[in-house]
Amino acid sequence: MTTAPGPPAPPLLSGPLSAAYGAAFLLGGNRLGGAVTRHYGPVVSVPILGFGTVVAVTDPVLVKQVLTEDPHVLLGGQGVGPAAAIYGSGSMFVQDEPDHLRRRKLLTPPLHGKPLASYVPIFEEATLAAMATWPSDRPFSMLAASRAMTLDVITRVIFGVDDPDEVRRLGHPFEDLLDLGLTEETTWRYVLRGVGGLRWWPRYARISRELDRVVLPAIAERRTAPDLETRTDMLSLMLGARTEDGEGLTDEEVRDDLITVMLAGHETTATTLAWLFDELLHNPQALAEVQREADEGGTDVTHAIINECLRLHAPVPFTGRVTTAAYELGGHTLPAGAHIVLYIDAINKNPATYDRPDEFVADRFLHERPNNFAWLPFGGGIKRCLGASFSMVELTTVLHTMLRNGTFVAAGKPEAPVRRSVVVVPRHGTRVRYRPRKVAVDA
Ligand code: HEM
Repeated sequence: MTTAPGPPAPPLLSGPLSAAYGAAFLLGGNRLGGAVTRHYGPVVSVPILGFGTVVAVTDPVLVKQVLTEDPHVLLGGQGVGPAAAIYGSGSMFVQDEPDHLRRRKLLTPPLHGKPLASYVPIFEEATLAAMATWPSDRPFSMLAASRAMTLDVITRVIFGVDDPDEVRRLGHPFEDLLDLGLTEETTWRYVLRGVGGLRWWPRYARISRELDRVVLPAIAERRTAPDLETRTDMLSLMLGARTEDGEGLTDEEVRDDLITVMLAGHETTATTLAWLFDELLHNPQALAEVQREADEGGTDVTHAIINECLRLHAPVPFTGRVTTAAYELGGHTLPAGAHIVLYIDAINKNPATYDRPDEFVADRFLHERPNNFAWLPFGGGIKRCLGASFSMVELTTVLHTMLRNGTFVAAGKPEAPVRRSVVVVPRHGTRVRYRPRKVAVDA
């Protein structure tokens, strides 16, 4: 067994080099990461300031090994540890076992099955309400429009409210927190956490207080609502959820899970919608086929196109796991405490897996389901995105509603990706022109 290959890291220079490699990644983003993994092979070790040994993995066989490993051997919560800076250390996302799984089980039902089906009218209403505010025949940013819309959707779904003022009041502090999470300040503060980067952070403390002021009374009020048992919003379902031992979630756990779902589900879906429009408005045939499904029914083509878009433009370019002891991977021995990075962007574009890996191929997934270890926009294993089905239903419904009620044309060239903190978005936000669509009414 050997240590994994990677850029030079002599012990005497490890401090400055780890800072330089971290800065290079922040500036060079996925393009640089992709080049490094192609150069050194499927397991690459790089020291990064604030993280220690980071080992990037791109080969599907090794991805499978990592994702199906015992969660006590490879820690998922610690692997996505940086998220704690914004999600808070009480979020299920950054917990390890057994706490993570207990919380995950309670959060699963509200995001699947009947509750998910009951959210579809909300997705439609929110889309139509948003469209009514868009300028006709003037370019605007689909990313900005989608963000406002997906915030509206997730706030309505979580709290079960539809009064616009109430939706705004409840959604506002979450939006502030997300905006903060998308700044580079958050990345730097996490890197500098060892010297107090996260301890004194007035802006975070202010937003957190505001969140508590809005969310904790909403939880307390809902607990005593006479119709709690029959309500289908996510908050009510979370309050009613019980483990096999009959245990429920505390108010603080509910608060933390609400933050997790709001933040995990809002920006990622908005970004995907913007990328979808970027691809569709530059691929007339694909657009015509999705339009046909929007008008006549069916989802096969739309789902295939969303899957391909998520492959090419995964909003979250990586996720991670942390080794608890020396760990063997791909013929190399990783030290305890190593951060294994599943390099989603490089895995999704691995030329050994995909023909024309950097091209949008609309029918790539039309007759073949994506492979769980070679298509990773939602991560995988015991931490696979809990909102994957939710976002597929939301994206399909929103896209079809938009195409049924509007015509869209590109107001710019195909977009280049740019990283905003942990999310990769279209550089100019996907500029589009929109016109309300006049649908022929039967005589
Ligand atoms: C296109 C949209 C989305 C993408 C690309 C995405 C991506 C991801 C990724 C990469 C992870 C980490 C998985 C891992 O480490 O293996 C994750 C976790 C998670 N996502 Fe999503 N997500 C999306 C939408 C949503 C939505 C809509 C929700 C909720 C409504 C949601 C809730 C969650 C939760 C709760 C987790 C934590 C799961 C756990 O730790 O067990 N996500 N997501």
